[in-house]
Amino acid sequence: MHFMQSLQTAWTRNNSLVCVGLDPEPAKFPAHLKGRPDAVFEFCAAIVDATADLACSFKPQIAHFAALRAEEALERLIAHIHAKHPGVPVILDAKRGDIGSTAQHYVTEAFERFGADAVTLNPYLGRDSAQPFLDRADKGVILLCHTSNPGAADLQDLDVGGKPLYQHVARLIAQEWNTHGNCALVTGATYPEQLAEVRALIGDIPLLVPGIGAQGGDVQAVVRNGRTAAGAGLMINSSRAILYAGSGEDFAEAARTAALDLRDSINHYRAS
Ligand SMILES: O=c1ccn([C@@H]2O[C@H](COP(=O)(O)O)[C@@H](O)[C@H]2O)c(=O)[nH]1
Repeated sequence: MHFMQSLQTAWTRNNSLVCVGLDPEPAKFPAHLKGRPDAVFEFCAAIVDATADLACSFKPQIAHFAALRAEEALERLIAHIHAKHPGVPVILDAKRGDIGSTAQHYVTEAFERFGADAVTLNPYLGRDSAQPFLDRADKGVILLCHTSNPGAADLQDLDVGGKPLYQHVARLIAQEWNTHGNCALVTGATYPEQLAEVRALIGDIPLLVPGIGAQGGDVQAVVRNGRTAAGAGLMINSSRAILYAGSGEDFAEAARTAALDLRDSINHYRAS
């Protein structure tokens, strides 16, 4: 199924705008998993199985796996999600961006090697760097627009012809790059005013919103400023606050409770 169809289905079926982030950090794993040879896969698969019915998507961050030489575990994890929880799309958070010939290899990496349904991209190199991804109409292309980190304003808020750069990015992608309807944008939860500005510029294009939980973003402001008229259009990501909600043998149950609380909180504000 195409990414956008899977996302739409998962939003509805699971009544959820929660994107569960998969950022393994072995130092934070529960004691019974530490030192096990396949701990990264076992930890992440347990989180996935405990939260799949509460999520609209999963978002593994590739650096968390690559730094551990655990790319093979990531391949198996994504295959596990597709096999056990079909219909919940997987976003590979890789923030790729390079000249076209190299970008083609990143396409193969994300969609053939890892089997992801969508990938995050940095649009800074321009249209030709994104084109090999945009051409994959069946896959989601999620471009950084206004990120959640403290330094986001250094470049993204620069005045370019009377408008901040991130607004040019939003307009360009919505009006010119999204010819196959497979684009989404990243807008951080920690900048709710910019989130509202982006939503006003892009219509119903989905937004991936990191920055809830560990980074302190406000759920109510995100939902109020980012939802579409239909009350959806958001993939609100939480990684550490779900993954490490517990530290004992019941870590997956604790993660489920954290994901459930976030889903219910989001839905409370969706309805109001
Ligand atoms: O602007 C951005 C873009 C991506 N991220 C990624 O999202 C998660 C956030 O993790 P938390 O533990 O929920 O803070 C992480 O993988 C980042 O690399 C982001 O935070 N901001």
